[in-house]
Amino acid sequence: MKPMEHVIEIKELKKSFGENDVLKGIGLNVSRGENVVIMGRSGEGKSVTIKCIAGLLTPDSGSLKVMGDEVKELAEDGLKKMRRKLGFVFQGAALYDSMTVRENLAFPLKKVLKMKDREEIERTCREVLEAVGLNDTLEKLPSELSGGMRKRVGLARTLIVKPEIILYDEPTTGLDSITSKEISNLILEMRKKYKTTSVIITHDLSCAQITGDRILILKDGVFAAEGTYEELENSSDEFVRSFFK
Ligand SMILES: Nc1ncnc2c1ncn2[C@@H]1O[C@H](COP(=O)(O)OP(=O)(O)OP(=O)(O)O)[C@@H](O)[C@H]1O
Repeated sequence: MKPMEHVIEIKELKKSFGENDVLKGIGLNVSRGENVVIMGRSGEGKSVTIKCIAGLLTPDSGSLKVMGDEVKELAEDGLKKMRRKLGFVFQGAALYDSMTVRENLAFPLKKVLKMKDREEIERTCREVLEAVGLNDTLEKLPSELSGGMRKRVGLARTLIVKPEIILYDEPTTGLDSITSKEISNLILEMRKKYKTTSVIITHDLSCAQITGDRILILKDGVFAAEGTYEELENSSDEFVRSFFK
């Protein structure tokens, strides 16, 4: 494997909704194993960017390659294969409320990986729960868990199918600062353990600092700044610095 292989390559990507030009030609390369954080004011198009990467939105023009494949050229089958390599962690952990933690975790195993063996399913559920630091919650319903625990289960459910790329949309929103730091550290640990590449949208400075190898700031439809947390925090551009106060 080439050390600097780009698992995501975006060039001149544009996306509008009617008159609303949201992405005006963004470019981004993400290397295998890298954690890239996207920041920006509300409504700048951060979610639109990762939805394009995930193939949930179709860009109007430009190039978007995931694992070397130009997404717009993929037929239904290729798109399905690509989506299996991608995982999402959405804002509200998006668990099925009427299902226990075990059922929530078993669901993608059965549906996506077509796993049938009950013992293998049980073992895999237990392994991934242990990886996110949650033992003894298999029988619980999401409503019986704290917000931080639900986020962990949400992460476990994404990790269970072993995606190569994980897209996080505000993984720490709504958590107190200690729990938020725990989740950010967990994102780092999971990269080590599962060797994932991540794109993380966050407004949370500690999350950006802990998880981001590189941070990009989306402004007026393009990436206006890029660098490490420390570089951007000390930027000569006042707008860029204003994110880090
Ligand atoms: N499916 C859609 N149809 C029409 N407009 C959309 C759609 N999705 C997003 N938009 C518009 O695109 C713009 C960017 O939205 P997006 O959700 O990407 O912002 P964001 O940067 O993620 O904001 P936030 O930080 O508040 O989550 C907004 O003006 C939004 O109204």
